[in-house]
Amino acid sequence: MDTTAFCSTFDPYSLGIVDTIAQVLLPSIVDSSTHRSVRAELYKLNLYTSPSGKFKKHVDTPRSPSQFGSLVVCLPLEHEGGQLKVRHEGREITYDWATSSKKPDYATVRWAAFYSDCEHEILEVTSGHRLTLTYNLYAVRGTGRMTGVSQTLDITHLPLYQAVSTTLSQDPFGGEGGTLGFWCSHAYAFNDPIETPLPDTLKGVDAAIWEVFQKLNLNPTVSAVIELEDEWRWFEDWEDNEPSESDVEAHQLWETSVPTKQVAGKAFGVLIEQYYQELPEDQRLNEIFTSWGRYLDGKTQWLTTPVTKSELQIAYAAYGNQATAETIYSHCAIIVEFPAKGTA
Ligand SMILES: O=C(O)CCC(=O)C(=O)O
Ligand SMILES: [Fe+2]
Repeated sequence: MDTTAFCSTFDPYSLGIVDTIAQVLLPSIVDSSTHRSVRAELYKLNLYTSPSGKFKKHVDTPRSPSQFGSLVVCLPLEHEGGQLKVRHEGREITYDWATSSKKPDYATVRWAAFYSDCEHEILEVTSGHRLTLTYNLYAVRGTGRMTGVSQTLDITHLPLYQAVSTTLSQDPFGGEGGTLGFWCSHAYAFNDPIETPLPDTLKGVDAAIWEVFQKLNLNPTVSAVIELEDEWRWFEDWEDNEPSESDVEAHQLWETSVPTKQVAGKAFGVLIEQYYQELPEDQRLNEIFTSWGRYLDGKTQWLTTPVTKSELQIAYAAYGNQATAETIYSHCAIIVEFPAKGTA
């Protein structure tokens, strides 16, 4: 049920729920440049009734790039079943809020908050009614409407800080300089050209890595990165459908003519290109890649592998004897450049 059809005086701010979410899901770091806070916006009222009330597994669609999560509040109403299961990267947590009016803690409100990219589902309600309010959670600047004193986290106390600091003190690039990359482990709606709340909305380990790099004065940047290996894989699938000889040649040329396999964008936003004359594909793509971003150093060291779904990055159409239209996807990554010794 949409918010136009009901009203509620339930206030997650005054109950400290929003404050808790801010501290756990978007912790503030001492001295951080990303002073972020949480705004919760009532989204829907859901009623699940036995015998068949359930919500099959899904991922909530962010309403804007600054939405980082969802809050589910379960109001006290007698029911059984209807467990909420939340999953991320193979881990699963079950929230079982079944209750009965005979229980001493019946009048208790239960809640769960999770990052937007966590898959979740509601199992079948086996008796009674399960009533929930859902809120969209947005990252906002400043202290927001926090009720308590914010607990700040000293990043230098994290084992991650110690590990990264020790590794980097041994100069992984042997004085020659190089690029260090971290593919984000959470998904972000990062490709909006106007609303670009990253790094403020970085989640979990992504936020921790960002803060560690910041603390070590490494000037990290968050970028959309095209992983050209992905494009080759896509092409391999395509080969099953037997592309024409000229398509195969064009792709082979493309593969040998790009200087490296990763291109980092200069700005966020989907790029739409049109070509009216038929340039060879490798030249066309090189032109697009160099105007949209820059090729990353071939020796770039990656700390992770891309796990999140990629976002549409470049769509291009070429007109001519043989019209083509293609799309290229990117992932969100945190990048640090190390200057060569003596040039810093
Ligand atoms: O009612 C719930 O527990 C969750 C509802 C939900 O996942 C949604 O509205 O997207
Ligand atoms: Fe949901």
